[in-house]
Parts: sequence; C-alpha cells; structure tokens
Amino acid sequence: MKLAVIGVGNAGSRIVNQMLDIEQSSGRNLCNGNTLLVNSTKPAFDAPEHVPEERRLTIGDVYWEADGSDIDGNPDLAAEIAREEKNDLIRAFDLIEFHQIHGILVVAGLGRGTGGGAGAVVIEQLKEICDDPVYAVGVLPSDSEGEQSSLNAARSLQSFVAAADNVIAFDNDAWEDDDHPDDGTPDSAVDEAESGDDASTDDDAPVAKDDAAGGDYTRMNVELAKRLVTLFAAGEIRGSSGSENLMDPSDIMRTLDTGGVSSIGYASVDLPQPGGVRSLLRSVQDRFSWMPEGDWGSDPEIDGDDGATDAAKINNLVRQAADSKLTLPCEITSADRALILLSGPSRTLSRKGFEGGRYWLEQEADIVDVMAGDEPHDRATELTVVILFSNVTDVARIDAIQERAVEYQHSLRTEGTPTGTTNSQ
Ligand SMILES: Nc1nc2c(ncn2[C@@H]2O[C@H](COP(=O)(O)OP(=O)(O)OP(=O)(O)O)[C@@H](O)[C@H]2O)c(=O)[nH]1
Repeated sequence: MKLAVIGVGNAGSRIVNQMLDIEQSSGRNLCNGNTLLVNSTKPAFDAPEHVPEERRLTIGDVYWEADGSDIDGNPDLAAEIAREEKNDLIRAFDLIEFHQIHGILVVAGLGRGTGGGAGAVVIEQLKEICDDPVYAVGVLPSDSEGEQSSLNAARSLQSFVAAADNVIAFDNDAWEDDDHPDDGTPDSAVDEAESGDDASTDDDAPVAKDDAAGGDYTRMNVELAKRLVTLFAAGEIRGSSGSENLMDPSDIMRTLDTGGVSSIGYASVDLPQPGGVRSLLRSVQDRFSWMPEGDWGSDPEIDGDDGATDAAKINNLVRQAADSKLTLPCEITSADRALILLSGPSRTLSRKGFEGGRYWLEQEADIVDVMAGDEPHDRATELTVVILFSNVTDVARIDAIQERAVEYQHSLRTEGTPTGTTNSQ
C-alpha cells in the first residue's frame, strides 16, 4: 500500500521520521517521498532526519510574534490557529502526489496541544480535498502526565475518531513500563523462551529512557513505526517476488473501513542464516539492490523443507502476535474485523500454517471477518506476523482516560482551578 504520511506536533513528527527511517532500512517504499510535518515548534528528532525542510510547515508564527504566547498544551488554541492558517495547510498539501497513493496517515500525540488540536484540523481539511481514506495514529498519554493530558486526549481522540476513517491507537502508558518486563508478555512467549525457541514479541525488551528531546520515547517510536511500516508497506518491498496470497491494499482498506479505534499486534522469529559462499553471494546481492534475486540451490537448513515445522511455526507466530502487547491493549474479541499479515522469505511462507493461524484467530477472537495476506521478502532474516484489530470497543485504557477527564472537568467546574499538570515534550 502507498500512503502519504503526515506528522503533526512533536510526537507525530518524531514517529513519522522514525517510520521513514525504517522504510529506508527495510527496503520498503511506503510513501515515495509523500511526507509532511506540521508543527508549532521545531521538534527534536531521535533518528536521522528524513523529511526535507520544504516539507515542514510551522504554524502559529504570527501569534508568537504578536503576543509571545505559544500553544503549550492547548488543543483549542492549536485548532484555532490551524483553521486560521488553513491556506498554508492546503498549500502544503499540494506537495503530496495524490495520484501515487491509496490513502493518508496522520500521526499525532493526543495529550497536549498541537498534535490533538491541529491534527484534527489537518484530518478535516484532507477529507475536504481528497477522496482517499484518511487514517490517523493517535498516541495516548501516560497516566503520569496528569489530568489535563487525559482531558486533552479524551477530547482529541473523539475529534480524531469523528474526522478520520480509522484511528490506530498507541498507549504510551502500556509501553513506557520498563519496571515490569513481564507485563504484556504472553505466556506462550515465556514458554518459548524457556524452551529455547528464539521467537520474540519485542515487548519483553525494556523501553529505553535516555535524554530529553524525544529520547525517552525512542524505543516506543521504533516499536510503533516498525508495526506501521510492516503493516501498511506490505508488498512494497523492492525486488520481492509474487505470491498468490499477496497482501492487497484493498484488504487493508476494507479492514479499516469499520471506523473507530484500532490496535496492532506483532511477533517475529529469527530464521537460521546461510553460511559460506551462499552467505557471501547474498551479502553482495544485498549491497547491490539492482541484482536479481539469486537462486543458489536449496539449503534445507534455511529453506524450510520441513512443511510441518513451518506450518507449526507460523501457526504459533499468529497466536503470539494476537497475545502480544498490542499498540493499544484491548479485548480482541471486541474487534469488528482483523487482518493478518505474514512477512518472510517465500520458501518459509507455509499456506497451511497461515490458514491454521487464521482459523485459530477466528475462533479465539470470535471475529467472522478475518482477512489475511502475505509479503514474500526473500532477503528477510526473520518471519513476522502483524495483526490489525479494527474497531476495538472494549479498551480499559480509553475508559480510564475518559473517566479521569470527566472527573477533572467536574473539578474545574466546581473549583474553577486546574488541578492537573501538563508536561512539555
Ligand atoms: N510515543 C511517543 N509519544 C510522545 C512523543 N513525544 C510526545 N509524546 C506524547 O504525545 C503527547 C503530545 O506531546 P507533543 O507531541 O510533544 O505535544 P504537541 O502535540 O507538539 O503539542 P504542544 O507541545 O502543545 O505544542 C504527550 O502528551 C506524550 O504523551 C514521542 O516521541 N513518542
């Protein structure tokens, strides 16, 4: 699938930048340069910067010059400024080659001002000028950010859901937790680790908390970006061979057609690598992407000639992805639709295992509409399963944010003074 990706606010800008970093390193072509950042300040990046200067729009300059204030956590002011500077937004949208893409992804953090406030206006404006679906990624603040952040997030999430075709959510609260490495790790993954299998759901690794300037979020941004790029760029790998079960953009669009809030699960397993001359040939080929995929004869060690083992591995990986820490932890049985993507070298993509995993998910999550597709990636060193759960409705974290927001709003009305805190980036 080809998407234009637009980051709004600091979080949105960093996550989009991280997506582009992964797009480049994984050899996928998700957006073909169709990127844009919209912000009220200059964001600090946690990866090499991939969005050229001319694709970065700064809003609100006139305000700051006039009265010295800035958005500083106020989504209403951010939305007002974005509406007033609508013409600049529309001019910036001209940089997007709409004929090249299937949809647009707007990425923003919802706990403060610019992402939640201006982000909603960006989505509304895009919906007015193009017929392609506009999806959003909404990052929910962690509990420690205080009541004001919960109120901002509750309100912004509502406007994102109303304006966008679907909102994929990421819960900082669930992902920042490095004190409890077992939190969210599925029992199956623990079993695997104990039995020596190298399958991983990536959620058992601690989240890095280094410096300011977005450094606290580096690990989270990588995890989120990896899931988004693997899902949306399925089939956009340079030099990948065809497959009868190839993931089609229309399947992803149909899955997201439900509207509402969605969540992503992910699991991967390393594959044994070839040695000797085969390895040398492969590394030469990797350096020169114009070289055709080599067929150097079969190597039973990596070619997965044991169909039963491959089928079991894939079946197991689907279960692990469903049980993994989701971008937004939720009750998967409350999803309307799901989509399973399997990515890896074509020789390891066992149809039987995939169908088994799909059947398991249908039963386990009680979802009638489970779509599935694969992405042959002959240079991949791992087998990956991504599951998209669309329109999940049983989400404890969203309930908690809404409750906290209502209580805070009530306290503002009765006491008249804010009791929450807002954190800057
Ligand atoms: N996952 C992730 N979350 C972030 C990151 N930066 C900030 N956040 C979250 O996103 C929310 C919004 O923060 P920012 O993006 O810095 O704020 P903003 O939208 O630019 O708004 P203003 O600071 O008011 O201009 C915060 O409440 C955090 O929960 C990031 O790099 N990654």
